[in-house]
Amino acid sequence: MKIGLLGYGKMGQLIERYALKRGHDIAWTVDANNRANISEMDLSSADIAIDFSTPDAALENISLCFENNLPIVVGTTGWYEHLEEVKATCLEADQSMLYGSNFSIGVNIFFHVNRLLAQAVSPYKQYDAQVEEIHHIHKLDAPSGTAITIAEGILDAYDEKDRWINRLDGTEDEVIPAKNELLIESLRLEEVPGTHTVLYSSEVDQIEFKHTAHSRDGFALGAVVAAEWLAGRKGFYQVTEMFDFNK
Ligand SMILES: NC(=O)C1=CN([C@@H]2O[C@H](COP(=O)(O)OP(=O)(O)OC[C@H]3O[C@@H](n4cnc5c(N)ncnc54)[C@H](OP(=O)(O)O)[C@@H]3O)[C@@H](O)[C@H]2O)C=CC1
Ligand SMILES: O=C(O)C1=N[C@H](C(=O)O)C[C@H](O)C1
Repeated sequence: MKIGLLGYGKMGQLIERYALKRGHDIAWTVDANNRANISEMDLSSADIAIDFSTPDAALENISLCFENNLPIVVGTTGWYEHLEEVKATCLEADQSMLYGSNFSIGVNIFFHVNRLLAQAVSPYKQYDAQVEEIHHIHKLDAPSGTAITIAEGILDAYDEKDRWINRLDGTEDEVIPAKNELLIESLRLEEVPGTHTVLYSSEVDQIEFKHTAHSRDGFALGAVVAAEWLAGRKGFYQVTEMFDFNK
């Protein structure tokens, strides 16, 4: 396939490496420097686009791909409040899009087991649930998209909780979750690629369920596999739909 890269930072450049390794070509790359000239570029030289840019840029890039009949895989996080409108536009315009907060196999297994664990623990009200995420200091969004997906899996198992709230370490605001809220604690530390932990704490013990990314390679390989999966499909998909254990 010929792949267009929207966002050519840490992830875009690693995705290029994995795409070439798997026999694909890179048709073009877009970053903040050449974004202004995008209308002069021949986007149709790509079969598919992969977006790892910024939350604002991702929304523009998605629209651009829909206008140009270009299927798009979106790994960028931080834009999910617009998810329903993006999905509606995609389906109305008969376009193809796959998005995911995390493309690594390990985290997708984690998402699956997280839901099972939450169902097992939720009847036992002595356990207080919490999500923690740690990422590098360059990250623009908090909480991480992955932490939001994890929180959604937990909230589905708790009748009495209906939303998450975020506490970003180092900020002044005191955030104390109400009974209907699930706390996501965010920490920004050096160059950490991404660590997510679910904690269930009682007076007598604590259950910890944790995923640690050692590098960004799993995300990058997963994004290329997602592009291969989306090619030839029409419609709006989440990365979770690629995995058999979710069927
Ligand atoms: N779903 C997943 O598995 C993963 C998701 N992510 C998400 O991917 C996103 C990118 O992460 P990362 O690569 O680490 O970030 P970087 O900051 O390293 O890269 C972002 C890139 O986007 C470019 N950019 C900025 N504005 C635009 C624009 N208008 N159009 C196109 N490109 C633009 C930047 O250009 P310039 O450098 O010139 O400013 C840069 O090349 C984040 O939202 C992150 O949360 C990250 C890892 C895994
Ligand atoms: O910004 C990052 O680096 C990452 N972002 C994604 C997220 O917000 O969950 C995925 C991964 O954890 C790395």
